[in-house]
Amino acid sequence: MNTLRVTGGRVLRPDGRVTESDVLVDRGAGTIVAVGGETAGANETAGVKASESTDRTAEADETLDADGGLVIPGLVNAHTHVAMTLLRGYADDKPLDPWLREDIWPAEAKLTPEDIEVGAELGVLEMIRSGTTAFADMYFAMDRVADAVDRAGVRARLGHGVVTVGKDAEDARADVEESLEVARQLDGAADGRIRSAFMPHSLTTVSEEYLREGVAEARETGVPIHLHANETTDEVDPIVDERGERPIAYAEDLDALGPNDFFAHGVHVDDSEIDRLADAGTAVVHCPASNMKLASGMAPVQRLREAGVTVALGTDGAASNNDLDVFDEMRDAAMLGKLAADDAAAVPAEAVVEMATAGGADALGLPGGRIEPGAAADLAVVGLDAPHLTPVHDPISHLAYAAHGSDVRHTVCDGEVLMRDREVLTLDADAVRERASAAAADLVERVGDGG
Ligand SMILES: CSC[C@H]1O[C@@H](n2cnc3c(O)ncnc32)[C@H](O)[C@@H]1O
Ligand SMILES: [Zn+2]
Repeated sequence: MNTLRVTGGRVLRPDGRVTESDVLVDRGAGTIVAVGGETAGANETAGVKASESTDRTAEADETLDADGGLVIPGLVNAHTHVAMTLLRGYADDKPLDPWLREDIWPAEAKLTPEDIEVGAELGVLEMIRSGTTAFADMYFAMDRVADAVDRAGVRARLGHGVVTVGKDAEDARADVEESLEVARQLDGAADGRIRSAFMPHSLTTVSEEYLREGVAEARETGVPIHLHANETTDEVDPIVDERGERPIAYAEDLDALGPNDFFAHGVHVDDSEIDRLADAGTAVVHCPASNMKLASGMAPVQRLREAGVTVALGTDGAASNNDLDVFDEMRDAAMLGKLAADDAAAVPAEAVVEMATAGGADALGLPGGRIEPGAAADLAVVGLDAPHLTPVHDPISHLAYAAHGSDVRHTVCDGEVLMRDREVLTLDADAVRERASAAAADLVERVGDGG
């Protein structure tokens, strides 16, 4: 077996315990074979003895020093538009609708597939540097996003975002078909690290006939559905006015509310909708920074979790956040969750850490999210020796309230070291930054020219 040993750290276990353990990884299989003395049954027959995993001096093909650090599951960014890094800081301080219509959509109309690939590389670079190993992405030119994911070594669930409003029937149908075709083409790419989904933008930007057709085909194809739902009252009210039912009931009526589906935002959901989501097993991706910046509202995260809904965390795009650091999302989710519930005990540190790890992996239906024998070897090592993390009364508190993405020392996905001692090994960080700056400058010029 070709092994990687993460040595000398404390490990965040799925039950919330923190133990002083080494983590032994099978690099070929991309899985964790042992955590301290604990091995998966199958791994013992594959030749991993308990002594091999507990002996901190035992040889491994590669080692990662986690001394003084905390080994955590790789973080999951469960909703983003990764290439929007090119539009970071391009348009701020507006609510969703005018922001999209006046600024973002006109700029996106000028994006080339090359721009999207460069923007995706920049976003993935930022995510690896902040300990994120998996993400969900809704955008255009998804083959280019997939190329960036493949090269960088992370995992992703990818889909082409469909918008049909304002399009004639031919263009609208072509957009739906493209989303389904992209889902079929990309599922299983990058040695299985890429999975796909059918991704209508929202229940208001895709009209009913196309939603019905697309969802039915997605069900036949067996890919999940991901869309923006209940983000603003401007989006909820027209559905209620026109249909006499709330958006989540409409989604159910469309057969778009299934156990593998995951909806972004879920800000303006009432109790009946929370119950529907819980009964259906549909996950909600909470995007607190985007919701605050666009003044969309406060999602009822505590109530969603109490009802049994799987809640994950997402940054949304870098133009409404304005970074892709899931540590920020953990802190924002905890803070905003307390405000929304008017209760300082609501959405505690353990909850947001769970949402950013196991909750994210479960919502996306991707491996990872837990450090345990048999699980995917997706992990990050967070240094705990910085002044802002001293003293360490409770490492989980630090993850939620004090740590930043820049505290991540190493990042591993699928058993491959993607970042060692803050050097990203799979991407050339300087070249990516240069290409992205140039592409963003050209884009802004094209938008200004109208050309
Ligand atoms: C059709 S591809 C995805 C589409 O979504 C836009 N977008 C970015 N952030 C948000 C948001 O918070 N709500 C709704 N839509 C958003 C993005 O710019 C793309 O056009
Ligand atoms: Zn979004």
